[in-house]
Amino acid sequence: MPTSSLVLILVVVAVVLIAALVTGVVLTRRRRISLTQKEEAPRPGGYQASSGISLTPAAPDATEAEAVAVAEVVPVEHPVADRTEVDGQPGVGDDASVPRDSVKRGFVEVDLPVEASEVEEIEPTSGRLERLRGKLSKSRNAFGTSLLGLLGAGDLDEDSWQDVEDTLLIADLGAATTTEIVDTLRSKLAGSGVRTEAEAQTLLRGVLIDALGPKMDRSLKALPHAGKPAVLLVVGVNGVGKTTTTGKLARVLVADGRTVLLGAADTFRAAAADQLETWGKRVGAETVRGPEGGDPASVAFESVKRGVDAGVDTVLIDTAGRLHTKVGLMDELGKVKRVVEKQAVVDEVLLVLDATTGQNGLTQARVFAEQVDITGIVLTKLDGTAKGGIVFQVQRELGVPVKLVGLGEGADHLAPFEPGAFVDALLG
Ligand SMILES: Nc1nc2c(ncn2[C@@H]2O[C@H](COP(=O)(O)OP(=O)(O)OP(=O)(O)O)[C@@H](O)[C@H]2O)c(=O)[nH]1
Repeated sequence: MPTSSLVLILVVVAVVLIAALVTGVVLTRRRRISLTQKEEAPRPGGYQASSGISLTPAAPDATEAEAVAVAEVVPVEHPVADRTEVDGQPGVGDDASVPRDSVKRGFVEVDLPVEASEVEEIEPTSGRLERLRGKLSKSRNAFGTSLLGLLGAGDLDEDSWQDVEDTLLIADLGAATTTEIVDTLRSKLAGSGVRTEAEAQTLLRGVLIDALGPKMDRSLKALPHAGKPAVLLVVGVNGVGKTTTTGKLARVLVADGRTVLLGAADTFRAAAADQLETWGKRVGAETVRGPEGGDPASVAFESVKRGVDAGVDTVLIDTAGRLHTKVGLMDELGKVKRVVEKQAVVDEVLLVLDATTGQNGLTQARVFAEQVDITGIVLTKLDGTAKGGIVFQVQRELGVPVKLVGLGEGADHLAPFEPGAFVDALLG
């Protein structure tokens, strides 16, 4: 082989070797792990999941907080004697047994989750009166059907007008409302040419709705304000349906996304507190109760205090069923209200009346109205009576709107009172 060829081969081999050496050095540098400290983002109070859900721990009490804080700052000592290595350097398996840089985790007591209560599904509140209109069938038969029959017959003689009047009185509309409605009907029918039942229905519908004060404010003042819960007192005599109404009302509020606390201020009947507590459990609401025979005002006070502390939206207080003849008990209702007012505004005093008791219910209403400012009426058991006309009379007597009606024993058989829907149910 000529010398020039040998030199050329040696040069090529040298170039290849140099190239391989340079590439090796570069790759080794690139693969080296960078051990610079990663800048930690400031940590918020709790763990931030990437989805943006903030999972914060419940605030521990003072002792637990101190224990956790101490556990986190005291470095763990690992005496040389305990170490698997002898020269202060890491040994095989050392990290696996006692991580050198870890902090010792203390024992922290945590609350066990509260036993899951079976919170029920609640029927939507809108359109309830329409859905429950069948429950007013007794009143419809006695009131709507016969009235429409009379008016649709055409020109009415005096006897027919007397029948219209009797029908209204039997349905419990009361003398004053009956006279007013008959007078209005007579003047509107005169010369109006009403000949059919459908025409009579349209006319009657308008007159009845007008008599129900459609412009009255029937909203329930049950939302929190000024950082405090709304407070509602539920009052009425024994057995009218106060506890049931309070329970049904809690469901209405919970269905609307509100948090509710129930106060069992009916300390005269032990079963009333149990009954209320059961209603509460069904919607996941707490019930504050006192000893049997205890001071109702004190339970009411505690309920509102607890409601304020717990930050609930609404406190519903079920008061004792008291007889209006027992003056002492009526005084106590005033005391309940005054005591509650030391902590929060009483937003509503709802008087519960049993629609089946007729004139007696009205007498009760007058006595209650004298004692406390009633802001709304709940007329219960309208499903069990043909005397739905009591709604007209009660409102007229007290000048207070009927805000809710009870239409059955079912948990969701409480409907907002709407004059139009109510009249349609009576006439439809
Ligand atoms: N049919 C029907 N029954 C109702 C209605 N509201 C309540 N009731 C029933 O009336 C009865 C008495 O109801 P309660 O809620 O215990 O009455 P209360 O006023 O709290 O009675 P006290 O605690 O004794 O003062 C119960 O059987 C209820 O189921 C309603 O709208 N319709």
